Amino acid sequence: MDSASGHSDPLLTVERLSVDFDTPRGTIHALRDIDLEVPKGRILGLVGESGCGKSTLAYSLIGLLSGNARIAGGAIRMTGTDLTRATARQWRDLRGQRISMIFQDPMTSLNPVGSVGRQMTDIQYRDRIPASEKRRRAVEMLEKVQIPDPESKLDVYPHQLSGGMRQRVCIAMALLTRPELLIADEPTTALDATLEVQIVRLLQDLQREIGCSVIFVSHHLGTVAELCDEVAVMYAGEVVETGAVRDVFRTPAHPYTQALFECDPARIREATRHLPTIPGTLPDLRQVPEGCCFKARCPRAWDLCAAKHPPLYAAGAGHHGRCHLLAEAEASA
Ligand SMILES: Nc1ncnc2c1ncn2[C@@H]1O[C@H](COP(=O)(O)OP(=O)(O)OP(=O)(O)O)[C@@H](O)[C@H]1O
Repeated sequence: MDSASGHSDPLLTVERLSVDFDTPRGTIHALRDIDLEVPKGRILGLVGESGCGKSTLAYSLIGLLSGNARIAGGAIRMTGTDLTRATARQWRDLRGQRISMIFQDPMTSLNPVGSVGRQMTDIQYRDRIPASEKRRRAVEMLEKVQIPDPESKLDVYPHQLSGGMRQRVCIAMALLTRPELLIADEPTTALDATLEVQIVRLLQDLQREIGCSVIFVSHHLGTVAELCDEVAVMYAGEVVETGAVRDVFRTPAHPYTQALFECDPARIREATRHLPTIPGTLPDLRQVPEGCCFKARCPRAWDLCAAKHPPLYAAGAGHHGRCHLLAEAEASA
């Protein structure tokens, strides 16, 4: 397999994963032959335009794909187990215990009619410890996510909290079971810029403390540059570039990544809420084009790009790009 991160000891390895969605208007090939390594104890950013498959990949890794989704091929390996073959029962054991997720909208994971304390103790149902100890752990975790007066917050309901506080509760719940992998799917999109910075810092601190791996899905290049160690750039259901954040941001290898950065007015540092648009549109994923899927929008495309689908070529140590230009560069080096 093409190494996606260059790390020898990944927590989770995605091998040639393909996911289809069956719809009345045809089959959408949303993910095609995804190869990715999630390094142990590090933060991997997943970036790309809306519709490129970030959420589909994230949901595949926690077994929460929608009913019309089908894993069309490949494997997701985590310590010897292929998660694509996990039974509903195995998923129940994995979820919340080894793999947790925080969503864009905190209300996706919070029960509106349950108090914060109730939800935070319920999530510890596997632990054979007294209820008082579960409450103590909940308070400790609320303290960690910097919720003021945590003891009193156990009795409140989600609607009594602000958006930022709700997301902190979700982070606290997701980390309460000390998972090995935390998937954060655009967790700051619904928050204003100041809160976004606070939440990102918090995630960074907690990740260091707990030592879990994190997959951080984001539209926001600046946040990824600040928070993540590694990055995978997705386009039209494929991973088109992977590597250490410093390498990919300094010397993007794929014309799509270059275009993303070029039309980002913030150019890494300043806060932007959404990726600016690149001329053209994503291809129709019901009829995936031959050759390179970015060719119609690529200023550097030539004949080969229409004829041959590019594999992931090395662009440097632990840095890969799915572009024929890299093979040309290699050949002339
Ligand atoms: N349940 C579904 N049924 C049919 N098609 C779907 C479904 N979920 C996603 N898709 C399609 O799969 C493709 C990938 O979507 P996905 O939501 O994973 O992209 P994304 O990069 O996460 O986008 P965003 O940033 O807007 O969340 C898109 O073409 C989308 O329309």
